[in-house]
Amino acid sequence: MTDPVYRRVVIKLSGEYLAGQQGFGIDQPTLDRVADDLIAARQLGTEVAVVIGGGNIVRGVEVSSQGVSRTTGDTMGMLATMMNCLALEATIERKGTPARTLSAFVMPEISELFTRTAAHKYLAEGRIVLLGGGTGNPFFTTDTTAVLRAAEIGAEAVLKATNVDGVYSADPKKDPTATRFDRLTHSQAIEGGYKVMDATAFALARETLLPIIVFSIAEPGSIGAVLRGGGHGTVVAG
Ligand SMILES: Nc1ncnc2c1ncn2[C@@H]1O[C@H](COP(=O)(O)OP(=O)(O)OP(=O)(O)O)[C@@H](O)[C@H]1O
Ligand SMILES: O=c1ccn([C@@H]2O[C@H](COP(=O)(O)O)[C@@H](O)[C@H]2O)c(=O)[nH]1
Repeated sequence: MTDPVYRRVVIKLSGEYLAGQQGFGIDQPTLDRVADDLIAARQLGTEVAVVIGGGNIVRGVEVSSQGVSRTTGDTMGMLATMMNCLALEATIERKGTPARTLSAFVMPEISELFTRTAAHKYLAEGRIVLLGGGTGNPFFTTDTTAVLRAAEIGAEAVLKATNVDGVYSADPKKDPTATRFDRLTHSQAIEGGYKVMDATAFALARETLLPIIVFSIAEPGSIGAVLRGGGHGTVVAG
């Protein structure tokens, strides 16, 4: 089997995907399948940290349009990512692989606070480390969180495991004529305004020289394929 090309990565896992066919919340069979992929990826030898989105439960912008403030909505969204982390942690551990959730918020009864030291310690122990609570600040996204945490913990790449198999010239779910890019620079991704990730995430990745690989999580084994330097997706890099 080919060795992995990365020593340490942050995987941005789509929250939305975890809802499965039910469209909301956590579909346990979907979570089980994703957990299997993450465990197989860890077994390749790469240190794996995971940031999960919250789109299967709450997005701040959406709830704030219905009557709560944006900051409250965003806080709800960040707490939603914690719920996803706890569900994934329990699922990974049930399968016999150690995991650990670290939170951006102080919530000692539930999770240890994220620090670089704690993340390094648990990664070195071979655990899959789940990073919950976003950045801990409103007005950001978990895409930006993934890039931020990757820079903080010295990861070599951000793997965006999502509902689409790369960055397209337009949203492929809305425009059937959209074409997929194999490769883009960070600047091209920002200037193109491609909504698969927010511009803040691309800008921070450009500044911190972090490659981002956008690919579909729907394909079993896709994480491992990307870790071995292959797979089907878009590479956003220098
Ligand atoms: N130019 C584009 N190329 C690819 N996907 C795009 C583009 N523009 C918009 N999208 C949409 O972006 C979505 C993926 O990003 P989004 O942040 O919505 O999901 P996610 O990160 O997977 O979910 P979550 O926020 O729950 O983690 C795709 O489902 C796709 O429809
Ligand atoms: O740093 C952050 C990260 C996230 N949020 C809020 O959480 C939701 C869910 O995250 P997604 O990236 O959209 O999946 C997001 O919509 C924000 O409301 C945040 O405020 N700060």
